[in-house]
Amino acid sequence: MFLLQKVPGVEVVEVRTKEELESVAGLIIPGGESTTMALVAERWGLIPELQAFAKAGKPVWGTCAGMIFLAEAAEGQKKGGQSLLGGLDITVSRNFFGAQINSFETRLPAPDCFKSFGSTDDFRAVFIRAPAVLAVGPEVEVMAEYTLTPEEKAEHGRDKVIVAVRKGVLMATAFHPELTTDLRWHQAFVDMVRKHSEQPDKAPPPLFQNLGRMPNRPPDMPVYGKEFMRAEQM
Ligand SMILES: NC(=O)CC[C@H](N)C(=O)O
Repeated sequence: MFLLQKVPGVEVVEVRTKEELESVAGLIIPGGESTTMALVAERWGLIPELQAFAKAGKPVWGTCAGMIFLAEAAEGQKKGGQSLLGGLDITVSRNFFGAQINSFETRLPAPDCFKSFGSTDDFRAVFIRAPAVLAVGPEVEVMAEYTLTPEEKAEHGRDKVIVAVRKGVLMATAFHPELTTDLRWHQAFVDMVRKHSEQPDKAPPPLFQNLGRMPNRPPDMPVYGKEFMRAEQM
């Protein structure tokens, strides 16, 4: 969000009410804690409004807890379950990578659509008590996958999990692109907003037109120290 705020032509609004939701052409549901987010959205009567938002063809990007919120099904929910917005035909495991202490970062291959942004370099993926996608429905585009370490393979009995997906107006990432200065994920979302906008005057322009190409990007801040990096994957 803070990166988007700096982009000319992109107006960033914090959405807490129905009126604020109606005023935007696209919505980012950030990370945090999906159970709490669901409770707050329920208390404010926003669940049906949020569901209607995506149904109306307005793009939504969920990161981490936001990804869980958009999923049709979630494993590892708290007792009593939690409301999900749903809409995205995926099954997620809520804390697939473990507790907060198991947070980590790594580099992952860029999805094909990044080619048009001038760089297919790997991207830096920061996972904070992150979920993973265990299964996707037909027509869900897999944008990024993570190869498990030998220990994780032994624990989960699988080689890979999906960590970024897109279908129609919905995109979800298990990691946090807002913590790096790699704007390609933001670009992918802004492109979706432009493509699907019913309010063309509010659709933001392409980022790279305003910010220059990837080589000019500002340096990244460290998020996790070496002890948190998946050494075999860096
Ligand atoms: N960084 C995050 O958003 C963590 C999400 C957390 N796993 C949850 O259940 O909500």
